[in-house]
Amino acid sequence: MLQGINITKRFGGVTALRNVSFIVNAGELVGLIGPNGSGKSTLFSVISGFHPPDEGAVIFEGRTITGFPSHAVARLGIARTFQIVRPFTGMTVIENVRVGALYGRGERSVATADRRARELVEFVGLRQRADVPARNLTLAEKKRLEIARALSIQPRLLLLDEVFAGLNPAEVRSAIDLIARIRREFGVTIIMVEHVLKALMETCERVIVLSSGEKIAEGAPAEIAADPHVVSVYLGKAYATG
Ligand SMILES: Nc1ncnc2c1ncn2[C@@H]1O[C@H](COP(=O)(O)OP(=O)(O)OP(=O)(O)O)[C@@H](O)[C@H]1O
Repeated sequence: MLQGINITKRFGGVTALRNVSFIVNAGELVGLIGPNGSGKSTLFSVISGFHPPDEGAVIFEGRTITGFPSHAVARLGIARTFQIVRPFTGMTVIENVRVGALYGRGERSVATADRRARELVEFVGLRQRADVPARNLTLAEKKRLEIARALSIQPRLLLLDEVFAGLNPAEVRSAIDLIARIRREFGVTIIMVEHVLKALMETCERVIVLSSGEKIAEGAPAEIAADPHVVSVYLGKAYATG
């Protein structure tokens, strides 16, 4: 479904990604991990068209989308959430999701977009909060809103950036359940960046590890957890600090 070929991205003197190649198959849930600053968010930005790569290519469902602007990538069916959630804070929950439904691949009529937005708000568990301004939501609720907004464009590929960060254990558990329901009911392929490794390891089928902008490992969670290189650059420290 998605292929990255030799992707390099520089910001001034910083090489955020160096020659990164990967494949994601339809229906997979792939985790993307690595220390702070290893290039995970940058890779999401390159895939979703927020930053064109300096070198390399992104291929989505057989089409080269390298350098496409983010709205074009969204229309093709790739949605992303952001590590720092960014709803329209003055708009209510339902209004935020309706914008995505109108803007995305599908709905052209306001009535259909509204129906779709209400279904999604219900799906992510925010029905009671539908008419609350986004700025008044808790962090866990904002993350759910972010997911509903991403789903509102009817993506086939969903990029989730740290949806567990800052949540308490009960909220993480319920976010894991939500992701499982998203896969079941929407059949979307998911790539997720995560520092909450325990949750990631039990959710993903395959994990890609970045370190200093390079892909250093890739495999099943158990293989990754046992990889000495990964443990030395990341896992030892991450597990030690929880
Ligand atoms: N817009 C930007 N302008 C300049 N430098 C950037 C920009 N975005 C990222 N970088 C740099 O690129 C490198 C990779 O950053 P990135 O945010 O992709 O890492 P990350 O793995 O997502 O980190 P974290 O786990 O802390 O979110 C870092 O050195 C960062 O400072």
